[in-house]
Amino acid sequence: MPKAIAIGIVCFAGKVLIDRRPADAALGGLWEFPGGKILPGETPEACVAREVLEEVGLTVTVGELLATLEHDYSDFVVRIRAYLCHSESDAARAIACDAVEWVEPRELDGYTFPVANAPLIPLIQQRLCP
Ligand SMILES: Nc1nc2c([nH]c(=O)n2[C@H]2C[C@H](O)[C@@H](COP(=O)(O)OP(=O)(O)OP(=O)(O)O)O2)c(=O)[nH]1
Ligand SMILES: [Mg+2]
Repeated sequence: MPKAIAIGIVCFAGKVLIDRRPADAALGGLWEFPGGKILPGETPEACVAREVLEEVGLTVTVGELLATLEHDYSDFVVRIRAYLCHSESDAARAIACDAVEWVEPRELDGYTFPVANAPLIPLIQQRLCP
């Protein structure tokens, strides 16, 4: 059974929010989109809203599903649902991560993400700056 994960592609003023995973966590030090494990009985959309609030302190509107990614990390498999989200503020804080940054979609190429995210980056770029 894959681990069911939901993440938010949080947009504000044409930029996208990324955060850096804690150094001591799995995939530590890599950049990611805020999100995490879907709890029993939780919808993916509710998971995204909860995780974004817990990890970076932003209340967001969860929009459309942009992509579903599956990846085998060899010790476990993830199925990641990535939702476009809208924020009314850029006041993100590094609560459950090491750092947060707002970046232009084209700048995402300069950050190292978990390998599962590879197909997602061009989709975000096409979608947010066609
Ligand atoms: N949040 C997030 N997780 C990602 C991304 N890419 C990727 O491969 N993952 C993987 C890493 C983890 O195995 C899993 C998400 O788990 P997580 O560590 O964020 O889970 P969580 O927030 O529920 O935290 P915890 O309960 O494990 O402390 O998905 C991404 O862009 N964002
Ligand atoms: Mg997380």
